[in-house]
Amino acid sequence: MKTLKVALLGCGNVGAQVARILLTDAEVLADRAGATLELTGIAVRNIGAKRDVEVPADLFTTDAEALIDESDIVIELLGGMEPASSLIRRALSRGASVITGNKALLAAQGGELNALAFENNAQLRYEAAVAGAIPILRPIMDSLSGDKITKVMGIVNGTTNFILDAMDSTGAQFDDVLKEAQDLGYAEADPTADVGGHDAASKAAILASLAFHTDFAFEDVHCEGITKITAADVAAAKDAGMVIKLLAIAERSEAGIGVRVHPTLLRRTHPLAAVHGAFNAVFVEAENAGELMFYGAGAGGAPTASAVMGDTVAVARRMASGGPLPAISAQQPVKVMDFCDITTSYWIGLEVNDEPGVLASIAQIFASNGVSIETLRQDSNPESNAGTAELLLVTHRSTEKALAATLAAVADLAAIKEVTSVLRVEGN
Ligand SMILES: NC(=O)C1=CN([C@@H]2O[C@H](COP(=O)(O)OP(=O)(O)OC[C@H]3O[C@@H](n4cnc5c(N)ncnc54)[C@H](O)[C@@H]3O)[C@@H](O)[C@H]2O)C=CC1
Ligand SMILES: N[C@@H](CC=O)C(=O)O
Ligand code: NA
Repeated sequence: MKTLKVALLGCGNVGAQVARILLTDAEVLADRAGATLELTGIAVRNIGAKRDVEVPADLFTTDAEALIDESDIVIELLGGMEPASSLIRRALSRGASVITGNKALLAAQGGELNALAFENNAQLRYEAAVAGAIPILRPIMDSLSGDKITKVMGIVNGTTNFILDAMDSTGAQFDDVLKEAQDLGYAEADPTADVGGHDAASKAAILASLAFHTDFAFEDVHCEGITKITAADVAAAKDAGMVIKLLAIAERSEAGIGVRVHPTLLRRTHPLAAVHGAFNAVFVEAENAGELMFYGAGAGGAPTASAVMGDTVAVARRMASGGPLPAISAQQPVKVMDFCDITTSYWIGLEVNDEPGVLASIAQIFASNGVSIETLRQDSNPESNAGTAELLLVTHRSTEKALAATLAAVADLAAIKEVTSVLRVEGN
């Protein structure tokens, strides 16, 4: 049986689990791949550091370049731009195949890296980069290649789902839950990538590129994180039978393709509302397949290592059997939609003076901007805030542009004390 030399770069949350699987499941992997996968070395920063798994000490090296130069397959699990980008380029340029979970790098340089792999008859795979263990990229690239995808919408960041879910179910404070997500190995090295929505935006760019056969970059994604979501927002949503989730949405319409990440209100009956903890789920809508949903562990060392190993076996199978690389589908030019043309429903909270005519003036502004109100609820405030009331409006679908004009005019009304929240609503 052929032996393929495997270099592992990084031995953190995911890398350590990949090392464990390569070492303990070697026989099974060889059967599946049709080749022996020999872990020849693990590039780390500090050889003596304490690890989560037991690995023979002689596998560790600080010389990643030398390791790559002796390898057939390189698994990059360092994270970040550099040296990950240079090391992946080095491997691909010498014809070695690369598996990575580095969504930030792929969202910045995916087009170039895919082209480099193709030029060198090498394979580049990254199932782990989006929604951890969930098989989502291969189904989009292979299983749905005979269909036309119209929308991809999902929970693709485990850390923020873990935080929002805990805030919803236990009323927990944001900071305490973030610390727990970090301890469990879900969060990025710098967790602002999670809570700021950037990790989800990188994944959205990768999903949109594959779903729409084009090349979306991180900058093409409108991105809002969850840092402004308060316990009061979560409680108000709960009171209205809804839940707040950070969604990544890529949608094709006549105006182009819009890709966005933002906190979104969902009715509790929506399937994505039932995604708890660090789990992820992705909805795909295609012209012929209709609606599909993919669900599972989106973060964590072992689940993510499962996706890495799936790619490794797939890459090794082709290396063992030979044969040309499958052609990549032609990249389509794409019109990226301006965010102001995106259409969705909105939930708007207003604190107003409780006096005659206020509702009429608000309704007049919504009507003159073409934004139709679906539901309206008014609650008088307690005595401590006497003379004021809380209004909660949910609109029918309208554009961001129309909504922004409406809100600007509403905020100017003398009777409006504060616009307390504006959230987008999906799944009506
Ligand atoms: N943790 C998770 O749930 C998931 C992680 N990923 C991605 O997988 C990759 C790895 O993630 P984690 O294992 O969680 O990160 P981590 O921070 O736990 O591990 C990265 C390891 O690489 C090492 N490293 C960094 N730069 C190095 C260098 N120049 N030379 C040698 N070692 C270096 C670090 O010391 C650390 O041990 C990242 O790209 C991440 O975005 C993808 C999906 C899920
Ligand atoms: N930090 C990420 C890890 C997986 O991609 C997350 O929380 O989902
Ligand atoms: Na995945």
